[in-house]
Amino acid sequence: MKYDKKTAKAHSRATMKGIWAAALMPFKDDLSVDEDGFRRNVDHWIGDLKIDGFFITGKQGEFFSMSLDERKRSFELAVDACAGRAQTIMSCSDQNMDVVIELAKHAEKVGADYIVVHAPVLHFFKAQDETLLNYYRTIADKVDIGIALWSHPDSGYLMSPQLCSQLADIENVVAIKYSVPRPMYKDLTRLAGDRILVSTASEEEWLDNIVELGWQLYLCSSPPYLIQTKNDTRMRQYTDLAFAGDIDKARAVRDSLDPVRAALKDTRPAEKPHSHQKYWQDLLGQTGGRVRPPLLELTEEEKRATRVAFEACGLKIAD
Ligand SMILES: N[C@@H](CC=O)C(=O)O
Repeated sequence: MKYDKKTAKAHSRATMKGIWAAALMPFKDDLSVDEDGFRRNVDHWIGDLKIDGFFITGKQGEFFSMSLDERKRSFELAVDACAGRAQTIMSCSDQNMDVVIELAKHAEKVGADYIVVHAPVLHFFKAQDETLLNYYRTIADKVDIGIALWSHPDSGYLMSPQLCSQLADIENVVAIKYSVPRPMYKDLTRLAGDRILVSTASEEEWLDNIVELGWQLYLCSSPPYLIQTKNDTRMRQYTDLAFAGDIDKARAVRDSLDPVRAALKDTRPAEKPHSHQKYWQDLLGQTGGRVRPPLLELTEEEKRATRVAFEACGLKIAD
């Protein structure tokens, strides 16, 4: 690690910037991890798309269908593939806190930049805040690496801005992906923006969050590599324009991506986000690959509809 526990917050503020994407994990036909495909994707994502950092083996990366050994191996693979050209944030989320801690220690050992720990599913509705404070404090106590929180509806509840502000006091809690309605993340930015980097999932809101909330970091999911190509880096462009203060131009570039967003959204079966995104990757020339059961693959008809929308969406593929 390039920092210690005491300097984790300062280090993250100085270096955790720009566009971070959540890597999908490609699986081969026999459902083993496609390490070569993953490396090719990472090379393209960094070299051509200039993505600044990656979530590894999180929800997008299908952590829930990977063994502990595979998850550990994926951290090593990601550090090696990024080779210092982009930063890594390893997903250590699990319902079992011992597993979270074991993964966190492994991430630290193999040279990850940060870890993310999702808010867990709680099987009761009493003293939730106290439980979550205890949960994150216990994990943070065991490692020095900077921790990002992720609160999102899958947990069955959303952490309140007041709770997140308390969690922001933990020495090595450095960031949060706060997948909540805008008023909530605006509140948290006001309450704790000096102690924690606040971000949210929505790509549509990213530009406004730079301009209106002064955000420096976008903890995204897959859009950075699904709505951009080597010859069409409009997301990177509008981000850089906004950081440079050229807001009108940034808005025009952002809005020009609306047909691409619509093509992706309108063809995605609600129950098949992973296989749909992986098929879109295949269309882009990246390595998408299979999903692991119980996730569902696209039908031939769903693929056809996606292909038609992809070809008409205006994303520039060739030189
Ligand atoms: N979208 C990410 C968010 C982080 O934890 C993921 O795929 O897990």
